[in-house]
Amino acid sequence: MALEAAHHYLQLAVAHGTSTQAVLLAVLLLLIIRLTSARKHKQQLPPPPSPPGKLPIIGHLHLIGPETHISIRELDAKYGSNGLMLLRVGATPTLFVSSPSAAEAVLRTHDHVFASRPPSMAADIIRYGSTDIAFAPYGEYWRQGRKLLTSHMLSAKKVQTFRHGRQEEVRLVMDKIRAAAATVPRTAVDLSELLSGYTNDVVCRAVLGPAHRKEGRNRLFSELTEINVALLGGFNFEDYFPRIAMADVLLRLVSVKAKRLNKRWNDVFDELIHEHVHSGEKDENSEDFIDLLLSLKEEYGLTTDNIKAILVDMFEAGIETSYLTLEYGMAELMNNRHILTKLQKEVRMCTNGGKKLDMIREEDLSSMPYLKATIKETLRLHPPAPFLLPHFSTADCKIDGYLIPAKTRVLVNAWALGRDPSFWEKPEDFMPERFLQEDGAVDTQMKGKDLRFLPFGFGRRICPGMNFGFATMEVMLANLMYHFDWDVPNMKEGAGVDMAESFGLTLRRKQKLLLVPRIF
Ligand code: HEM
Repeated sequence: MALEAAHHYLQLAVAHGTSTQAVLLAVLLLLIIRLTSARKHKQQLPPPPSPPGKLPIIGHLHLIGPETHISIRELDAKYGSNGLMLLRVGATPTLFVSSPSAAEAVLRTHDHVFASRPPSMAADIIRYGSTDIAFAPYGEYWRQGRKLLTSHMLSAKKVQTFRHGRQEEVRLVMDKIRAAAATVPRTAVDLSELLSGYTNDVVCRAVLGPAHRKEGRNRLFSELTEINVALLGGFNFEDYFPRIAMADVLLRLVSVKAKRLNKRWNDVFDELIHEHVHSGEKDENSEDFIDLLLSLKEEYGLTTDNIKAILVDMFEAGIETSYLTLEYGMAELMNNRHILTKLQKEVRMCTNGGKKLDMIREEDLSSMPYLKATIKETLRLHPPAPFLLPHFSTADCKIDGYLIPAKTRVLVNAWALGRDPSFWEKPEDFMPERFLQEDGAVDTQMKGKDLRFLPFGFGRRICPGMNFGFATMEVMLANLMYHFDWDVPNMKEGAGVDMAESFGLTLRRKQKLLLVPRIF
């Protein structure tokens, strides 16, 4: 009522040419009423529920166990409401999202409010002021960078142009496994090392071209990426206790580590950019990511530092995710031999008039829906980023009658969504069939439209590297199935591969995957 009266008075004042002071008074009145009513509205809405037992300084931190994805699922079952739960982790309010309807609210209905990333000092140093894509705050810079990725670097067409390189990398791994399989007595291969080396080399080749092995560059990038993940994936004190950290020596420690790491990335990027600037013209199909970024630099208004930041993303987002999925996939297949056999049968149907092929190529994969379903089932049970990347709200937002204030960190528990018994039949079982339609084709709806299956996230921040990731994983898994039979070394009756996990920014297996290959 008061608001309407103030509006009315303002209209009258303007219509009747009332004095400037009177108009100003009316505007002031309007502002005061608006502010008080906004505050009242805010006060009326409660925050999402939280568990009891919040302590001074650390908040709810003591309630979160080392396997964060599991403890959050348990806390949500007890204290959450429709998959929404607010924890205070140190000084930082963190909204945990654990149901498809809550994920829908955050990633679809109010996506524009939650599409930013929380500020992070380590990311700022390693990613040139967070001018990459993955950690860039929501805004025009991110929008342009994202367009560059989806239209040029990671488009389906560009990913296709890398297929010969991928094929070459698969062949090298197959040769190593074949050599190990030929030894007497048969010995185990370290599949973890082979698969992480493979995904590393596929990304290195895409970033810097076929000279990616020169002077051990591929190994250097593997080492640098590993340190990046450790620095950003661990518990970063300054993200949760900014005030304490500011005044503390800890901040300096993280900063020194991050700066040292940034210098190493910077030196190698300088060298590579110099080489690319001075190399001759290339045709569209043989351009690597550095060529592409240099050619689009002006169109997209990028600095050399922005280019380096985007390249860091390619290594960090592209290598570990595909490697972990391949490794978990193989481990699940070893523990579910009937699925391994079914998959081998599908892949081994591919012959040249009954004669075995020397390799499965990407063109052959279209006839392998079970292979694709196996990878999806692996991603359901073992999403490499169990909480996606952190989202961050840029305005107050109302969900389910709760108020989520601006500057809230938001973590979506994709791991829990993929195992929720209300939405999945026998959720703990490894059953690729659930991703097949009745006609046997793979269910494409599951790629992200369905908010119980979110290994790539959803909405504005959905992973732009999906095509690249699937292309990397499918051709490798097909060849592992085509050429070899597999055994677990020294396996006792009824035992299988150990699936224990360790939690960080990504979810890894604790043990290396050692398997004994037999040539088929
Ligand atoms: C199995 C493979 C992969 C999985 C499971 C995966 C998963 C994810 C997830 C969960 C996110 C965060 C989504 C969110 O914040 O809501 C993400 C973001 C991202 N991914 Fe992937 N990813 C994969 C492969 C790749 C590859 C191969 C690349 C590039 C070569 C890539 C590049 C990126 C980038 C740049 C972002 C940031 C997007 C943004 O913030 O706008 N990813 N990915």
